[in-house]
Amino acid sequence: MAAANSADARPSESETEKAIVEAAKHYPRANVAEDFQYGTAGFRMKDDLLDYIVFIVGIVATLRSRKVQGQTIGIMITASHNKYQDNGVKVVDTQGEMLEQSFEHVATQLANVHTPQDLGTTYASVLKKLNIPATTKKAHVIFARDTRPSGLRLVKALKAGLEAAGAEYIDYGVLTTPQLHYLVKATNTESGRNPFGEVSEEGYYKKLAKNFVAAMEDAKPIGSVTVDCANGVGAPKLKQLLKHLPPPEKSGLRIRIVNDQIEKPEALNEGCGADFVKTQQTTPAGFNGKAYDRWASFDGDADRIIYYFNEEGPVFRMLDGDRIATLTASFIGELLQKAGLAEKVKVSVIQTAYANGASTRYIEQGLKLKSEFTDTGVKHLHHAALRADIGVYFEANGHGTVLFSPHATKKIFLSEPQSPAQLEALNILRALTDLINQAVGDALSDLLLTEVILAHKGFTVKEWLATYTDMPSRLGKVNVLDRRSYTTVPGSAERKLASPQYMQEKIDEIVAKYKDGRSFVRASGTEDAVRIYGEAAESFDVDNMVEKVMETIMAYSAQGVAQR
Ligand SMILES: CC(=O)N[C@H]1[C@@H](OP(=O)(O)O)O[C@H](CO)[C@@H](O)[C@@H]1O
Ligand SMILES: [Mg+2]
Repeated sequence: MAAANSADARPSESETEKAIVEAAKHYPRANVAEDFQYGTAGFRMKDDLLDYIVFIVGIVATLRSRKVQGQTIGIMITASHNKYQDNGVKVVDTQGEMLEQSFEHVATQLANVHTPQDLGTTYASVLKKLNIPATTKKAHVIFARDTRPSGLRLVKALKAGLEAAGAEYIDYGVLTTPQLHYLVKATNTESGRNPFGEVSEEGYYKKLAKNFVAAMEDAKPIGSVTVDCANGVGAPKLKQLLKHLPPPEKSGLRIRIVNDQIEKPEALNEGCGADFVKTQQTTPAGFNGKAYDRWASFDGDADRIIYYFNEEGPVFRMLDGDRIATLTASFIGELLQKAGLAEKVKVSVIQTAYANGASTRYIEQGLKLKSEFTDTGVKHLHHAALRADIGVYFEANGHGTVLFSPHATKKIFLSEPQSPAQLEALNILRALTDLINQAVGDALSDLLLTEVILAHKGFTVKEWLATYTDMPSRLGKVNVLDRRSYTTVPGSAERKLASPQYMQEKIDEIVAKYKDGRSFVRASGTEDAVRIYGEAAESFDVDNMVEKVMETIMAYSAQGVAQR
């Protein structure tokens, strides 16, 4: 249930500053030397360090809302696939997208002041720099949290920040991250020409269910799908969604749920969930599938999904974000063809350097579609997808969605069908534009989307896997203290190092020795680590190659650390 506060008219700037200084006294910054940085996942760390951070994020969101004339800004408290002792907080911008970059800097700046007095002066200087007129409308903020036990405590700190900064807010309780994104966009478009959907959790389910039914017309799902919910928020929310879908006897789709123990906080992401399955390349706790049974895993805040199955053996087979992207792009491409729109509306697939090389070749040579690369992190993919007619983007780890441009949407909704076949293709495309959560990658929406496509194509997991053969690949990491000394060449989509000096040459020398070898190194944006990715024609080669690159990094970074 949503609970709103009822703040009166906004006080003066100096009163607000005073209120912030007073409130900050109850939320002292954790006494740690390191700088906090608003990164790709907002702020994320051990939950006991977060009270101050969440408090200031309340202030940042308030400032952002004032900057955009009182439109609603979202705040999500979650640490996604990380351990249950961690937590995090990120800000959702007006159309459900990631926070505007200048405000990321503001968040970082405010997170690193050490006393309430400093916070007061920094707040005042930021206010001036942001050029927010004193007469701006009241700030509006909505927020939610995942199932982590620390979430409730952090909400108190958040409310203190929001109240001190003078925002009006609504607490939506426990939600998936994409549900909060949905609500932000729905709130801000409610009175416009294109409302995104009803402004409620219920409205979210209704929208998905209605469009799932429409997209499933004339299709029959094959078998059932079992969903590992990582013992997180995805479990209760998927159960809610199921109540809105037609029963299995009617739609033919049976969804089984495992790992739904949210009452056991320590079970969250433990031996299960999308991140575990993807990084360990194995089935999750609770797996009881027979050969070729279709399984999917969500992560801890249900914004990622991956599929997988076992062949006889058993041999584990992964159907990750690259697979969902290629499946989706090929389906949309076929529908456009059938609808007579293929010449007018182009599909692009946006990937990161971590996408398997075989998927890229399949997109370009098999599907004859455009592929594009961006830096890691969904905000980069999202921005690139916005430039396409229809932009399909997925990270290999299962986070992604599809964006339909206004041009594509117009063509899909306004085209006059010339035949029953064209009408059918148009109707499916129309349903897809609303079944897909275009605000952000969403495990619930992506689950239904994938099931619709598999049903239409008549694909079992076996046929889906057979569309192309993955290159053997490996992802490793080296924990380092000097990750900032690893920078990449701008425009290389992080596939080439600019520094440390000579490191790229060394990597190139190693890679040249392996057939179809490819390897790149980049600093993680979320951990004190350097990630090493590699692929090669043979799996024994790829292991050997990545080991060698990792040794090079370890030799350099040990030196780097020792020199400090
Ligand atoms: C190789 C990999 O999976 N990297 C992840 C990880 O980023 P790093 O910057 O690599 O730590 O976390 C990001 C946020 O969740 C996600 O967007 C990204 O895909
Ligand atoms: Mg997540």
